[in-house]
Amino acid sequence: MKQSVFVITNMDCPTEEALIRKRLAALPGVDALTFNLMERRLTVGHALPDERPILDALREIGMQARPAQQARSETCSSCEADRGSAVSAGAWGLVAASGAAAIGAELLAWTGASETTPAVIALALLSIATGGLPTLRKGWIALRTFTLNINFLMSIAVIGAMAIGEWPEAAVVIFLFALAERIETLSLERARNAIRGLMAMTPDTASVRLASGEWHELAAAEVQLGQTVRVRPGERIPLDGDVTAGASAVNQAPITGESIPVEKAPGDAVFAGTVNERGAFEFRVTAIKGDTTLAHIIRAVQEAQGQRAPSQCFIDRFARVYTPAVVLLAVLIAAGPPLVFGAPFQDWSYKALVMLVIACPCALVISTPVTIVSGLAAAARHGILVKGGVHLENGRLIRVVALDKTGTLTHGRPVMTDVIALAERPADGLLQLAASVDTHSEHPVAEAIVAAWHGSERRPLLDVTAFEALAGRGAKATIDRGLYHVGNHRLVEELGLCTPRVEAVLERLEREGKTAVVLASEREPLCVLGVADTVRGHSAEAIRELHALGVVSVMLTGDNPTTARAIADAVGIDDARGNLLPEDKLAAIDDLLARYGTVGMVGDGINDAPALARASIGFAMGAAGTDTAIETADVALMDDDLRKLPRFIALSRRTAQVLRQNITLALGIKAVFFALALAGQATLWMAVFADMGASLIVVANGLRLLRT
Ligand SMILES: Nc1ncnc2c1ncn2[C@@H]1O[C@H](COP(=O)(O)OP(=O)(O)OP(=O)(O)O)[C@@H](O)[C@H]1O
Ligand SMILES: [Zn+2]
Repeated sequence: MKQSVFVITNMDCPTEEALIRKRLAALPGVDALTFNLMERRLTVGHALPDERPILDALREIGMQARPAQQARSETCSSCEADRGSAVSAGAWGLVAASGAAAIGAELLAWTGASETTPAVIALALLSIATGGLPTLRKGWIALRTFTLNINFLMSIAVIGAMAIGEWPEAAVVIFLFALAERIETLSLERARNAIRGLMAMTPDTASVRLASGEWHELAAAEVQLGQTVRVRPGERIPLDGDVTAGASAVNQAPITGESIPVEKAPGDAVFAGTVNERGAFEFRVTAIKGDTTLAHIIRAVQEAQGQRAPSQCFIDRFARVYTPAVVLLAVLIAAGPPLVFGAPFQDWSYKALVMLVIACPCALVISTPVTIVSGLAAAARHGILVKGGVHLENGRLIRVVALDKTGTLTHGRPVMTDVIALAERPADGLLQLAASVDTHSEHPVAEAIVAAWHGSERRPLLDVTAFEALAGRGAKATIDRGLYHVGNHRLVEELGLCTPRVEAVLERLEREGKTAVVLASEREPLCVLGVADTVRGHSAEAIRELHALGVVSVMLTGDNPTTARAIADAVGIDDARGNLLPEDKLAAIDDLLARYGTVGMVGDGINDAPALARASIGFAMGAAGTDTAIETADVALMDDDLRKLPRFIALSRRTAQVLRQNITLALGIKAVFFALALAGQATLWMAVFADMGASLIVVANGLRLLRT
């Protein structure tokens, strides 16, 4: 089974998708087809020896296809799709000529000449020749492949109009259709550019230090991991890396959507595509071209576009029934009244033609992808990476958000504040014991204890054996043949070592919003250690914004309930649940799912992966630089600003609103013209106008999201 990717420059519309599906389905060896209309890409899964037969089949149905070269490794794979896609001056010229001839024919007919005089017919034919040949050709292909599509309907309408002697009408129809198609191409182009704009080109070259110590300008693609790159003021950063020398402020908007410059000093991470504002610095490369955070984002956005959102599937199914039904209806209208009642054949044929034009579901079908892509692009611009149209569509349903405490609402970098000895031993020695046990743990509390022991200079730790982390509780280890535990209240209770004294101390610290843990030997508790984390600056505002949107907030934490409540009060959270083991967090999500239906869960994406996966939509915070978070979450917030969460929900609601407006508009306009056509009040060119007008309105409406 092989995968071949093709770039098809004239594949814009779902019309072409249907045509291609039909043709390739008939090709033996072809298995799976994945369309990305916005990128004009087709991925074919097949068992053929080469791509020849596929290319031939595509050419046969008038598709200009060529194989895409290793699309995945390119930073801007969509760029190659555009060459020659914008509407050329020549194409505009032809449309203008077609328009002039059509209007000439109408005027001539209107000023008294019969609609079938040679001059009118000549002008109409000229108009059709300049504006209509592509449509007629596509209509012919559709007929040959038995595909009902807009081109087929238009061709029938035009040929039908000529057959019943409505020459000027035929010309105007073809001209309007050609004009609208060009405009539609331009609109889609704008949606495409929006995505590309966010891919803000990374520089092609990088200034790299050679072994000799000299600086040399190398192609960015040739730079290896671990090499040192220099960035001057005002330059874009070519690759991801860690700053090794110098300092500067970097505008990270292309990644995080936040344009306030971020200070960078040695040890800090920098990202490809971001802009170095002031100073010069050097960094060690941590991701090669094609593997940078920006490249991951671009890939994720492209894949998101390729997936079908639920409303799109619905519309596709709808169109599959709707178009044939209308064609059947048109046939009945053309043939029925004249045959049954002897009504004038010409009148009813005309009505049927109008019906056929109205039948095109193009507006309906095109509106969804444009809207979704605009929404995805708008989100990405704000540093919100949405991993599929589904999540953008479903975000509006979120009624409750579960938030992790440590690292999400707080900075997750706690500092030790208290050591309270319970045994007759020097506090310093007790801290050394606790730090020795915790030195093998990666828990933030453990890191705070170890950091407190070391202080400003490194101090010796005791030899530790048999270290073991105890999930949701703490850790244990053997030191000098004694077994020591460091952990929370639950742990000391389970060990049977808790005392009223311990509880009193724990309670006092917890009420201050601190996390308190106990160091215990095999026989007794030795000391209580207090650790304080700080609340993130934007947390309270983000919670306020969520509540303003009518979304309930729930905090889930493994920390004790008193501390949880203290932090929850500081940020304004309604419901704080403490003492949760990882499996309790999953149960809490299930409970919320049962009560509210759609649940969002925010975490750092690494420790909380199971809960994030269980929630309807999982949000990973601070995703820049952590590929796992970008890959696993449904929505990745590129920095630590929790306000991106209400922003996402608001954007999702606006997207849903636009989708609804578009479907109503498209169907409404059709309905009106259907009624007019039946009443004999709608002319052919009005029908074309209505159809393409509807398409243009919904596309423009969808593009509006880009400005939010
Ligand atoms: N290595 C450790 N050293 C000391 N205490 C620990 C250690 N690991 C866990 N604990 C204690 O157990 C508690 C629960 O830990 P757990 O990892 O389940 O939650 P958490 O990560 O602290 O909180 P959150 O759920 O908000 O992220 C911690 O709050 C801490 O008091
Ligand atoms: Zn107790």
